[in-house]
Amino acid sequence: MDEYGTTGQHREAQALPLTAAATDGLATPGPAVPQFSDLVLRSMTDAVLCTEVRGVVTYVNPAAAALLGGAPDRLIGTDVEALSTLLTSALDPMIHPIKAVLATGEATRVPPGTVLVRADGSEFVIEDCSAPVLDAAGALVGAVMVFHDVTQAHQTMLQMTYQATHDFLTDLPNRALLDSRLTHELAQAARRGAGVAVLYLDLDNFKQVNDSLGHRAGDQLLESVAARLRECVRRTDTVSRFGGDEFVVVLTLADNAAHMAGVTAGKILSALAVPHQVGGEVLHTAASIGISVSPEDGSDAEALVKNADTALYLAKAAGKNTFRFFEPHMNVDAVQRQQLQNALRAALGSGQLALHYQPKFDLRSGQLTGSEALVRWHHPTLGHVPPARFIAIAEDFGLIGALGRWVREAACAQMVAWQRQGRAAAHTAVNVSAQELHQNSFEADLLRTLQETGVAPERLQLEITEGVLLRDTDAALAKLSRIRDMGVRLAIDDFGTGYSSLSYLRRLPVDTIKIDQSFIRELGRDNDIDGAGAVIVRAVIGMGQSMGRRIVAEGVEAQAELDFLRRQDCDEAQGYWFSAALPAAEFASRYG
Ligand SMILES: Nc1nc2c(ncn2[C@@H]2O[C@@H]3COP(=O)(O)O[C@H]4[C@@H](O)[C@H](n5cnc6c(=O)[nH]c(N)nc65)O[C@@H]4COP(=O)(O)O[C@H]3[C@H]2O)c(=O)[nH]1
Repeated sequence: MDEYGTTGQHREAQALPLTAAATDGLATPGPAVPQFSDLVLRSMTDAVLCTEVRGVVTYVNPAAAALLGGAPDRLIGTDVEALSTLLTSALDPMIHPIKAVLATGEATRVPPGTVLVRADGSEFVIEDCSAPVLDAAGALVGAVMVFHDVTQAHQTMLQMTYQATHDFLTDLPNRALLDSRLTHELAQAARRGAGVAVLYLDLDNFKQVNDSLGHRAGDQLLESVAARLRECVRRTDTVSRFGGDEFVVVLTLADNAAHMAGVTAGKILSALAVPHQVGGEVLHTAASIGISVSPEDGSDAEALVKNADTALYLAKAAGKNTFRFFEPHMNVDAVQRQQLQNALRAALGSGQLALHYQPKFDLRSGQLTGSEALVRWHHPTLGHVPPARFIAIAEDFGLIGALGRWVREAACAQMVAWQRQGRAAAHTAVNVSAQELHQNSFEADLLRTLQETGVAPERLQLEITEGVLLRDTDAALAKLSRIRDMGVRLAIDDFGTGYSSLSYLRRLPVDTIKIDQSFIRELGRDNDIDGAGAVIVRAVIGMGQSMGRRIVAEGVEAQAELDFLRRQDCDEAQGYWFSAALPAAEFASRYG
């Protein structure tokens, strides 16, 4: 026997016809050819191992000896199973391929990821094909195994698979892996009669963190959220990140699935409410969660995720920092919202939008002081869509920036047109939504509109709802001060609904306070001067004027309301009593 175990016994085995392992000279007996085969076998990087019919090793080439970790003479004559164990990719023991070939007489290949554990315990991932060896009469006399080490390639493949299925920032499974795990969980749960819950979570103030503190802080907040989510669920549940500030959690629940999903959602909201340490700062965050539960809300991954997303929208609409379960009627709403969003996107560039102007009057002189521009959308098939509906859609779907810009440009262009027609240079007020004001580009956009249209800044007024100002106070105040410094006038809209304190009001760089129309409504037609509405209206007028602000009452509908406001020395008013908002041409012909 030489160093590689090429004994006479082996030469005998080589001389046997091989049906599947090779087609070279090994199959052909003759003195010159085995020598050539031997040369080939010795120089091959593939490992080759032959056994006789019971599985005792009769030949190993140098590559096989190296891979199995032993001198060939120690390997020859040993049962093949004593040299190594083979495990599946899940690391379960599997039948040795040589033994499988000898049992069935059929050639075989091991599945990808098969691990070969050699006698000293070291492991390799191998690719292998094994085939029977037959004698001239076709009888099974042994088996041959050709295999090689693919550990490196396998690890690269595993790494690539990991990267393709995990979020790089939080290391959580991504959408693709969540889909596949959810599909798997649903199949398992259906067999056991268990439920699967999908929790779709979205942070309520993430954009503000990103905008005000930068992306690095945003990333750290997401990492902190991911860690808290992991702590709230069992190891068998899946927490995934869908991108941005959206996370999806899959819970497998034995019984009372909906109840348990609600309990977990509550736990998550409490965990996320604990302040996060981000860089040197303490950040507060809250989340909204939509929940769907199988089988009631869907039996496949796509339906459950979609329905949880729909419920999430409802949770956000309910005031955020809360959770909502999916209900079938929600779908109709979601579809309508989606359609409206598409239609609004198209409307922005197609002339379906218009501004109507509601006049405002000085209550002492009766003179027109200006107008409030209110956006109108007439859709060819949907008809008139109320602004309260489509502005919320624009905010939710990221269209509010474009819509607000359009409104300001149209209002400024109209002021220029009226001025050219020789009309009085009254001011025009436009509404600014919370989200617009928080956008980084807001100030630059505003300045550009003023410069491009040539409108004097003092003629434009921005109406900002009180609630918007209360949130994110310092940043909002600084931004408003800069806008005020440009010369643009500012008004607090819907005043009285946001619980502003007096000292806060004093800090606000606004010229005008608009009393919310709900208080005007409460004045009552009977002019109850001691009613709640009257008390508030009197207080706002007195307080506002003492701070040098101009007070405008909105939503005046009745003579009695107007009389009361005049008696309280309110500065200005607008409302249906004077006129509803009118198309530009009509406004000009009435008040020009
Ligand atoms: N009951 C009653 N209502 C009166 C009376 N006088 C005026 N109104 C209505 O009250 C709303 C006043 O506007 P808002 O408080 O800023 O409330 C506005 C504002 O928050 C928003 N909005 C309208 N246009 C725009 C816009 O261009 N941009 C933004 N961001 N929001 C807008 O939509 C809301 C609703 O707008 P509209 O439907 O046009 O409704 C307008 C107006 O038509 C009255 O005497 N009685």
